[in-house]
Amino acid sequence: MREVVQQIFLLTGTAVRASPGRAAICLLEMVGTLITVLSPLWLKVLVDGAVAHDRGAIVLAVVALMVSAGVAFALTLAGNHARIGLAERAGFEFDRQIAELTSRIPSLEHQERADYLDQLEVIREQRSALGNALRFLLVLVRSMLFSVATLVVAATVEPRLLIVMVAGLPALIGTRYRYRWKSDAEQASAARWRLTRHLGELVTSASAGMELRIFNLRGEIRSRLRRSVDAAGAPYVAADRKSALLSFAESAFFLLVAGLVIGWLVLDSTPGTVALAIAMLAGLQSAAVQSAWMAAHAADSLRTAGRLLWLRSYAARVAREQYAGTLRPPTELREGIALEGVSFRYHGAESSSLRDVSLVLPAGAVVALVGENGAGKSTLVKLLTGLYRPTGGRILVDGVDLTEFDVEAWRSSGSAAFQDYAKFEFSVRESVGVGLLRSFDDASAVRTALHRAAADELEGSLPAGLATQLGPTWEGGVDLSGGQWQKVALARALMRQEPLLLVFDEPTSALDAPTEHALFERYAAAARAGATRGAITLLVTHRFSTVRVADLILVLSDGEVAEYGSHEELIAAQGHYAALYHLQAAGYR
Ligand SMILES: Nc1ncnc2c1ncn2[C@@H]1O[C@H](COP(=O)(O)OP(=O)(O)OP(=O)(O)O)[C@@H](O)[C@H]1O
Repeated sequence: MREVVQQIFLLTGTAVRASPGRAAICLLEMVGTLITVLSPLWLKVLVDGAVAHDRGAIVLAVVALMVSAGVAFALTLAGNHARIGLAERAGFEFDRQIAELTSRIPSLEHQERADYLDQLEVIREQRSALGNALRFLLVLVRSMLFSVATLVVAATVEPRLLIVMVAGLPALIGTRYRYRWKSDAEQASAARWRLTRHLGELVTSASAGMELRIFNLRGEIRSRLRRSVDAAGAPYVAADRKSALLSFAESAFFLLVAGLVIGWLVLDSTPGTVALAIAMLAGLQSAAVQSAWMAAHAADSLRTAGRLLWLRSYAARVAREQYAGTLRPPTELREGIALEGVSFRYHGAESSSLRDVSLVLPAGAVVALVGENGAGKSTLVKLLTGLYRPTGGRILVDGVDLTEFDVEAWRSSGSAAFQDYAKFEFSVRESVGVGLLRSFDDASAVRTALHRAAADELEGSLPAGLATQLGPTWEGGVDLSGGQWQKVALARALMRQEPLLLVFDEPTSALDAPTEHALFERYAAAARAGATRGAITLLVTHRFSTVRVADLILVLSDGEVAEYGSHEELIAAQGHYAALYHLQAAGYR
């Protein structure tokens, strides 16, 4: 119950904040249209007046009926307009909240964990229910108030009409079942909708388009898409079918009881009372249908609000439990970064991706991180950049636990470039400039970063230089080659001139080996020149020609440290590294 109250507060509070004026008009409409509750009473006065030839009663009843219909009509018109505007504004506000909450969470877990992704998928799918929530709730309350008021009016005239209340009970009880069926269907469909969206992106995206054509996969993906849509819709169809059957049974019961009550009234009541009973029952019936509809929609909104509240509390929990640090990171490193028994296991994974890793990345060092695919290199990078917290052990920066630092400040003090870089489809200047927001618009800083990424020629090769829009789907936009996109991402990372921890997680895989080697040699030289601040450079690469530029080489194997030392030491040790090095060297000969 507490949760439902919180959900209602979230929905109504957000809608009222999004557009207070429109929310007030909607409320006025709801209260105003309640005057139509009295219509059956005026009808009774009219019929009894006509039977008794009472002209005064007839005029009074006709005027009252016209006034209440006119007021209700005017309010409904104003309300319709306000509701559409309110739904739009509240919808934007919820979209903003969802985007902000998702992007504010410092960890990556919610974007990689299947069950969290399913929750986010349902929120995304159902978010239109959030914008319309106030409308659903208001109409639901109005229909219920209308039903209660109708019964009160009727009871004052003819107590036997209260028996009709009994007829509404099954519908009330059925609402619980309908809610549960729909909620289960949403949960069961979430992963299937995600798959559908993924397949939809495959058939529409240009990058997948090449392989779909080369491998003649378009028919296969289309038929998977059809199956996936059917599978995703199936739980909803089943839930709707059960709900429809239940509604049919409820309506049949209502009509049966209502028919019996009217039959009883016909035996011993005035024509006016019978007219009142029929009008009231018709009103009740339509209020019941409307209530059922609105209850279903309001339930959708409440469930989605519940998921949004879950996202809020998840974000707060992550911030509280994993990212509560407030310390400013040091401006220079004296000792370096020490890993003490660091382990990490992804949620739901059968084994750990890192196991008991203990070593020191000394201040001022250039460290290369090598290992086979799946050895745990990127996972280690995620831990060092604070994207995940170790599930065991700790990471110390000059003796201070990494979790003690304010995570945003820690990330601002470093920089990173990844193999799976983001393609910011902005102008070239912005796409690079976002690496350092305060120099976002500084063309000369962007040119320096491009120079450091060995991409000086890029500006001259583009139609509008740094102002060129990236992304061929935008007006005047151009696409870049894989290597050029990587250089833009690299330049972005190099906007920060003196990062304390500079991570290159295979950001140059699209470049040829000599270019990568030359680049890293340059960074290593720059890092050594600036080593007075103790900055650490971490290079993740599969190319052993690049590895040689590092002071220290860390070899990971199946999540564990296999070897750690200088190139000369590891060659002399004749171990894993030496074997891989000689193998690649032989390949280049
Ligand atoms: N988000 C994730 N959820 C579950 N398991 C993951 C996730 N990311 C990586 N793993 C698993 O963790 C292990 C280490 O992966 P990681 O990406 O760190 O390897 P890597 O050394 O960087 O590999 P590569 O050289 O191919 O980039 C792998 O077994 C991988 O399947």
